[in-house]
Amino acid sequence: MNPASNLILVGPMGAGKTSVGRHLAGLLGLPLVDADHEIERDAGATVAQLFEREGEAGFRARERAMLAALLRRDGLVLATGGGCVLDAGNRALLRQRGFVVHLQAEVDQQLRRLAGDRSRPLLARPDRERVLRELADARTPLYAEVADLTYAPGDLDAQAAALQLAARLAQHWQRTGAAA
Ligand SMILES: Nc1ncnc2c1ncn2[C@@H]1O[C@H](COP(=O)(O)OP(=O)(O)O)[C@@H](O)[C@H]1O
Ligand SMILES: O=C(O)C1=C[C@@H](OP(=O)(O)O)[C@@H](O)[C@H](O)C1
Ligand SMILES: [Mg+2]
Repeated sequence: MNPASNLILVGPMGAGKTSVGRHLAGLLGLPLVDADHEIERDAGATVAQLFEREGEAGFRARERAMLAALLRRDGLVLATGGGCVLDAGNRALLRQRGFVVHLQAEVDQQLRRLAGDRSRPLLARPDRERVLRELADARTPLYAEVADLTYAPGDLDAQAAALQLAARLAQHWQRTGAAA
């Protein structure tokens, strides 16, 4: 079990925060909450529509408010959006309110997994590879700053990755004396 209040997944788009998170939550017997899905439900609009109507700044304000609301709760597996770590207040909150896993992915993997995706507004342009490399340069240090554990699934699918991550978490908590 997760010894911290919440288990929080951070990492770049396409790393598998939502899909690995769902399998992991099943294994841990905890609810999976996806911050983007909650924002969409609350707004009655998709992330892409929010970017179009309110700009990225509008979306980030909603993301900040949603993370603050969700992290008043305990016992969640929380899949965040890849850009939530840009905000220093969010980073502090993630660290305070959960055990944070940085789910890693290579740009090549992201490109493959998100090839048919039209839901991520930051990738709605032809030079996706360049965008992903620039985002990685800017954000990887921020993921590292908040992470309690870093995990790279490599070629494992989302379900196998969740199983391996659950085992790594158990090992980590045993080593650090935090197992519950
Ligand atoms: N380990 C994995 N192996 C293969 N495909 C994956 C893996 N993790 C995620 N995917 C696929 O990549 C896409 C994006 O995954 P998603 O969970 O939405 O990532 P994120 O929430 O980190 O942006 C989905 O189609 C998902 O099925
Ligand atoms: O990296 C980002 O800035 C974003 C990542 C997306 O979530 P995923 O990381 O789940 O794809 C979503 O929050 C939005 O499109 C912005
Ligand atoms: Mg996601």
